[in-house]
Amino acid sequence: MLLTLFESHTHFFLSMFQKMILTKIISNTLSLHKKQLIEWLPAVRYFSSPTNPLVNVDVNDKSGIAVVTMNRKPVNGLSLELFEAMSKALDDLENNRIRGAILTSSCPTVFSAGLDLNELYQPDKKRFKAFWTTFQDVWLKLYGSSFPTAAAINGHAPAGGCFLAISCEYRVMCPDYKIGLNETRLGIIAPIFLRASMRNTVSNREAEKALTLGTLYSTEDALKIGLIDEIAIYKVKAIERCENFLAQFNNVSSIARSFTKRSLRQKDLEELENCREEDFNIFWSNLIEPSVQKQIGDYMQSLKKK
Ligand SMILES: CCCCCCCCCCC/C=C/C(=O)SCCNC(=O)CCNC(=O)[C@H](O)C(C)(C)COP(=O)(O)OP(=O)(O)OC[C@H]1O[C@@H](n2cnc3c(N)ncnc32)[C@H](O)[C@@H]1OP(=O)(O)O
Repeated sequence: MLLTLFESHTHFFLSMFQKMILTKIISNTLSLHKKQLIEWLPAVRYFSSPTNPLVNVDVNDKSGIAVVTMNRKPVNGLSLELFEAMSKALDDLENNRIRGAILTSSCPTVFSAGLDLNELYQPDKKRFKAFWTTFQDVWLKLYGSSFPTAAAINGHAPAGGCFLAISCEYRVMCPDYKIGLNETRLGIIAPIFLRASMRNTVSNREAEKALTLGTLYSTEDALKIGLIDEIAIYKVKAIERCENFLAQFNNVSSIARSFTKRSLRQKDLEELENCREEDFNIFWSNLIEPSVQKQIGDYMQSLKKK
């Protein structure tokens, strides 16, 4: 932009040749000092976010790492309001140049039970559209974040819960819980962005098996297929391991790291960005199928009876 401004303002006064020389000098100076300039910008611009009861953000002043805690009891069902709070928290983190984020849950035995089934059952189109669009936003912001991310999975993480975890770059899970993408077992088809996160985490073959069978893995089995990276006995330990993972980036140029991450994930992000409306339409038309509604209704009943 600087160069464009410079070029437009000097248009009348300088010869083509003079302009070329000056443009080259400015461009060289800028690229030489880009790294220093960016590292000179206040590296610590951490914030205490206005508390949202659904998503608590706690930034450590020293490390610059934010712990983002989902807090929608009893099971962190992903409702429109929870997605809105997450979307806002991710914007705040992005704007405040934090050094990393750890996603976790305040529910003692559940990371997240996935999409709130009340959003899927007998849905109102206007609300569902807002819900789905915010769901897409959260994925685009989390999967495409410029800062590194990790999930401290301190409880069960079925479906949308697993989706949040695999949108992060690293996962530490506590023992004796279940994680996986069980959508097909509910008669619903995993959306493209969820499939992308899964393929980015486990091998293509494991992703295909996991998604088509709708398998929920134990913590130990999840480690075997690479769905998680480590096991930690308690939540506090899981957060500690995530911090250790994020601390490794202290010795890596943040620009080089975030550009590399972005370029590796770019194709997946663009795939959704280019078809958000179509993605909504496909899900909406399938969701309102009477057979799908019946399946979701029966499933909700079975959870309540339990
Ligand atoms: C063909 C295309 C169709 C398009 C459809 C669009 C959708 C696309 C899909 C996108 C991908 C994501 C999908 C999802 O996330 S669907 C949600 C799937 N979630 C699950 O299957 C998990 C269900 N829950 C459980 O298995 C257990 O609750 C859990 C293991 C998480 C915890 O067990 P626990 O014993 O601790 O707790 P309870 O089961 O007693 O539950 C406590 C209360 O919470 C209610 N509950 C649980 N899960 C949900 C949920 N997902 N949504 C809403 N409510 C939930 C449960 O009923 C209990 O309520 P009560 O206290 O009132 O009994």
